[in-house]
Amino acid sequence: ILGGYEARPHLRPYMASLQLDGQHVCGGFLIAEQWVLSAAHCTEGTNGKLFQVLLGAHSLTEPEPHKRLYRVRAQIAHPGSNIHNNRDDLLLLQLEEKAELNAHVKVLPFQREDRDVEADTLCEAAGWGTVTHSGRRPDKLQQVERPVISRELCNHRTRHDQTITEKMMCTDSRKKDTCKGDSGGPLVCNGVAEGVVTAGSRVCGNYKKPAIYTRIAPYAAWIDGVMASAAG
Ligand SMILES: CC(C)CC(=O)Nc1cccc(-c2cccc(CN)c2)c1
Repeated sequence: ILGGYEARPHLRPYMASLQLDGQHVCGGFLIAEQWVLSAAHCTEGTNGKLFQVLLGAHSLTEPEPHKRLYRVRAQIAHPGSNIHNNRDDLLLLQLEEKAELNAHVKVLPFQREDRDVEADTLCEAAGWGTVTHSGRRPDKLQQVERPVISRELCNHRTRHDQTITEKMMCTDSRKKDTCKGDSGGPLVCNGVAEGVVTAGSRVCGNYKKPAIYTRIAPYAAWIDGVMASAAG
């Protein structure tokens, strides 16, 4: 997160850190006791290795009560996702077992009504992604508040030039922005997850390249279907 600040510990008990060999790679969030939603592009370069999912954390390194690393039973990328564009950039992770829910580990509801969030709505993104242009990684969860911008503005020739589909949304990226390692985290508007951070043009903090999110509502049926079909 660029231009943000340290989150109040455990005020976002749905936040997940997707890790490989103890290293934070991407964000994610708990959508059900045994399911985390993240971004498919986070699997880039992992050549099929499964993530481990850290729940209940504020610091990535310090011991904290209720902080726990879960193994992943299955990772399901949306069939339409690919590395060439940001389309269908969703990843479902089934945990090896149901997460133990408590004050520090909670499910975040996602939007099921397929209607655009109004431009200028203030939403929040959080993550352990880089906090400087030079790529410094934080130990503690960061957050930033960003206004939604219209798809029309986001699709302008000087911005993302007609690549933003009706299954994506954008927020202003002037100075304050999501960045590398924040992918997969939720965009929370009025307490509901409306989007999932995607990498877009992989630049951060440049107002000409607004932040892009996969809208969740259009994928509610896919998410429900995967969770139902894998139910133990
Ligand atoms: C395997 C993945 C971690 C590879 C990857 O995502 N790289 C990467 C590099 C630079 C910026 C970003 C990035 C992410 C989220 C939002 C934004 C822009 N708001 C940029 C993402």
